Amino acid sequence: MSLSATDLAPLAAPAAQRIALRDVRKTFQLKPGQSVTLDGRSSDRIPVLSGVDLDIPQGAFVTVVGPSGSGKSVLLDIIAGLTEPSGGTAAIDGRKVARPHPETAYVFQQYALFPWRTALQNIEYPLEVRGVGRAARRERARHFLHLFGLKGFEDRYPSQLSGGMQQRVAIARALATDPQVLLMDEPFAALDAQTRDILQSELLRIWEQIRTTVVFVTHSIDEAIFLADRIVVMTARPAQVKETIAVDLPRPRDIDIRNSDAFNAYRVRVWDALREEVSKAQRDWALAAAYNA
Ligand SMILES: Nc1ncnc2c1ncn2[C@@H]1O[C@H](COP(=O)(O)OP(=O)(O)OP(=O)(O)O)[C@@H](O)[C@H]1O
Repeated sequence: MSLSATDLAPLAAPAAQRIALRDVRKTFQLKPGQSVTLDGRSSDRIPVLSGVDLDIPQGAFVTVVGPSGSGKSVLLDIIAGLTEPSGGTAAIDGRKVARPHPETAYVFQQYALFPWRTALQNIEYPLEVRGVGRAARRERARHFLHLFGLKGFEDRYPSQLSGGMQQRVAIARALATDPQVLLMDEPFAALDAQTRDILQSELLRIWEQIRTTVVFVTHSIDEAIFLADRIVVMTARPAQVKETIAVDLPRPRDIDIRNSDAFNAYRVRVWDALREEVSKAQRDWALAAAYNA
């Protein structure tokens, strides 16, 4: 599928944005009666982030990996303005994030589509909210639907689409608003391996043309390497950035790049950074059990 620059013309002039996190901390106060055991002591507070510093330049594709429960989703929520940090600041374009921003789009693991709207109407929705006229929003929605290979599925409802198709609609909906920042929280985790591979390639193909800033959380080391300009490795909870690894693989990337020696070297490097943190998080399972009880 070929695209011209005008096909992907932004709705507004792009700003020189970047994401800056400074000493971002987050501690949750548990509900009355709930407690966790931390370092052998009972506590009604759970520290999740303990001073995250991170700079993400405009147009970068950053993936975030870290042990389960290390606060990756909480970090995205803070960048999205959905959760307030307990300390430190998150800023986009030098402006502190205080609430959800219309220029930031979020794609979740579960597709979060409106079941009563068709695929096309789902993609149209955020444009409708922004006051884009009916004809213009329909055209733009159709364009993004086609971009994700869903021509002919315009009038299908989410329940009539496979998981992979639903996630294509969700990403198309996010990108149709021309977001300055796209946050993706394990968007392909619920998909089968083949669909996941295809969607990674589709996402890259489209991102390479629009170059919006992406922060993508994943549990898959291969996915993290394949997509990223740089990989942020988080420590076990309470999390900080352990290491940032620049991925110097050529673009555009083909799925076969995973068989290369260079790719394998990144696999080893990322796992080296993660291994100790995963072990620490596993020792923390007692906490999870106590917390979930
Ligand atoms: N609203 C909340 N109240 C209390 N604790 C919370 C809240 N939201 C998240 N947490 C806790 O914060 C910790 C980090 O959660 P988060 O979902 O960000 O981890 P994660 O790294 O995304 O995990 P996973 O990789 O398993 O998805 C977890 O222990 C979770 O239980």
